[in-house]
Amino acid sequence: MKTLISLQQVSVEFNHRKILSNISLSLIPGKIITLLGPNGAGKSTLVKVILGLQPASQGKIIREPNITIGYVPQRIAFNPSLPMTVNRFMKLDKWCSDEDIQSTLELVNAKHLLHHSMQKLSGGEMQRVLLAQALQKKPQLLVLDEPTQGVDVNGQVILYDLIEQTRNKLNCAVLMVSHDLHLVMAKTDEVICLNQHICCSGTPDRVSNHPEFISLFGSKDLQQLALYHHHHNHSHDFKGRITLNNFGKSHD
Ligand SMILES: Nc1ncnc2c1ncn2[C@@H]1O[C@H](COP(=O)(O)OP(=O)(O)OP(=O)(O)O)[C@@H](O)[C@H]1O
Repeated sequence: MKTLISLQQVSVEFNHRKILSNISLSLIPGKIITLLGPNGAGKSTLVKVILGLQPASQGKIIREPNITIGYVPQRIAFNPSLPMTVNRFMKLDKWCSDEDIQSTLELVNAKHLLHHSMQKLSGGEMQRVLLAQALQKKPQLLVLDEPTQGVDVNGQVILYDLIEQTRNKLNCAVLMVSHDLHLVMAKTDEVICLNQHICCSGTPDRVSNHPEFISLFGSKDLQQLALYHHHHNHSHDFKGRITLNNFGKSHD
């Protein structure tokens, strides 16, 4: 199967501080990958590298030429003094016919929001419209950075269902950053646990049986996952270098 984007041993440094180290991954049509990791783990930086917005300090990035990428940001701020309807927002990126817009909004159950003001949408409605906008250009790769921020649990289930349906319909590759582990596990093909480097990765089954993963999530209330602390057999010093504790082997 063709790989849309592949990262080979990619590292990123800011001011001589390593933020990402030795990251290798492949984005493949039809496959959903979820990035998990604590605050500051480098998830957004990795997304920027994949989107081509952040150059790597080391390593290799191979992209299929001219791939179409749809991006759903965590949130988007609208100037309250410049009212904008969903219809106008959908036309910002690329001209589309009214029929196209309506059918894309229908895909995410948001057709009824067409003439609503962007500023007045609820969290869940906003995320569905952002998803619709990203889908407008029929992306080969859909990247979502915490797509369920500010969305209640029912809305989260609906959004993850929509993302899965979109993958099934477009056969696009999907990369999401998420903290909603319990919901995401059922909807993802591969989980990558990131903390500057890849701590563990694989199918949800494999990762959920991984000792590091169990020590991370097993004893915690799943509702508290957004606040989780990452426990490892190693630590990171202030420059992001890995230091071993008693039992650890380096994953660098
Ligand atoms: N342009 C930059 N210059 C310097 N440091 C940066 C820059 N961008 C990010 N960082 C640092 O890199 C580290 C990783 O940031 P990043 O936003 O990628 O983490 P994250 O996993 O997405 O975090 P969160 O879950 O809190 O959103 C942080 O310590 C951040 O301060």
